[in-house]
Amino acid sequence: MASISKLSASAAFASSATSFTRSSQQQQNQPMCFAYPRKRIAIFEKSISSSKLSVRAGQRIAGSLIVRCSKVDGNGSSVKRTTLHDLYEKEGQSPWYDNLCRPVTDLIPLIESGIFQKAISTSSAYNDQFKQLVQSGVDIKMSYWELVVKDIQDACKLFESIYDDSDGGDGYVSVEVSPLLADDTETTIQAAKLLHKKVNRRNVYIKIPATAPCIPSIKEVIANGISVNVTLIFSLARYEAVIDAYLDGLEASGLNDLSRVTSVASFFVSRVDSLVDKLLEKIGTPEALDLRGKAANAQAALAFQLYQKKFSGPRWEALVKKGAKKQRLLWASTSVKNPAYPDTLYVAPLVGPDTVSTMPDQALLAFIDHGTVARTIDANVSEAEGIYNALEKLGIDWGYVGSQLELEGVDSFKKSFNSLLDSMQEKANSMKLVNM
Ligand SMILES: O=C[C@H](O)COP(=O)(O)O
Repeated sequence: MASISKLSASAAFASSATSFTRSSQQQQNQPMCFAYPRKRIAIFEKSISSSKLSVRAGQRIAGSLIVRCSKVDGNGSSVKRTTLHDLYEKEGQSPWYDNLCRPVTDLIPLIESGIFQKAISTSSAYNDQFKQLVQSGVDIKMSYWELVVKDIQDACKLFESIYDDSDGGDGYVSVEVSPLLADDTETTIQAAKLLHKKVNRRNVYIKIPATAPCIPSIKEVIANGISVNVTLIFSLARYEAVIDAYLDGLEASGLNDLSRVTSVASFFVSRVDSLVDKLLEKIGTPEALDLRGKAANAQAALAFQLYQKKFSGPRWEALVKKGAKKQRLLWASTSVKNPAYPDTLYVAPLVGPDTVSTMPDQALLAFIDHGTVARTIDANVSEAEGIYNALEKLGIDWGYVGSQLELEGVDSFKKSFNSLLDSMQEKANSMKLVNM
């Protein structure tokens, strides 16, 4: 059996998601979001290596922060509101900012004001801790974990009041098990447990990919009372399996109070269009070309229908009696990849209650600037069904789309992770030379 330290060293970190709330009795809170995605690992890598490392396509390590900002100041006067406030207050959707940094306190302006400010530190934030670790003989993988766990714990602390104010509804920080374990059910379970134990915070989400081998892991981890952010969901079929794993896990948990075991299901959006558009261009008929840019949101709208169906009825009601909370749908991959499309394409049409919208800088700025807030996710379900079916009729195989995107997603996670470890090794080597 792998030792705990070996296992945790090999189970890579991934990301962190948090949600916040300011706890002032005089102020009402509103969420606004942060996440901890693709750029995060690049920032991490840049800081570690202090050489010029660019963000590589597909590089990401996700997670998120949700921030509640005040609606009124202490005197009751209005402070500047953004569309993000409306999103949360009027439509019940939590916006998350898809980025994270060290020190996490750089995020405070965003939390406090709800206004996006460029305040992310990218310089040498990790150097001191990393140097200490290297000098005390800690190996690279374990050093990585130490750095990551510190970020997660710091962010958890920052977001703790949101977690408390929302009665455990928001204020989470996510950290992902190693992407290298995506095809290993049992090791993923062990890694998730170890990670949960190491972070040791109430408001941490352990991220687990929705690969077929990890579906049983999700059930088992939930059954152990650990909250999970299920990531890399690209298809309706897999999404249903994810919901079932959550329900199975809750039922198997043996807990009398299920209210502290929560989950989000991270459903990826824009990447679906990136792939389906290519397939449609190959088909090339006017009908096919006309469907470009429509697949992702159509599938997402149907995912929301599935969510509503699965979280209702006798099975769900029995769990509700024990305090169970719905596994919220989280829209991931919301930045527009095709510049010809509107820059809020994967945010504005996906607004709905009890959901989360993660937004990286581009989507966040666009949505604050000119986003519109209205319940759109189920405004036209029959149109979404029509698009989904029309695509299938044209030869788009939704099974292929889901599995191909999953393959690419897991692969890019692995590459990012290995690349980061290489950078850390280089940095460690240079430090040792300097120290000799
Ligand atoms: O959480 C995941 C990210 O939102 C993925 O975004 P991306 O498809 O733009 O890399």
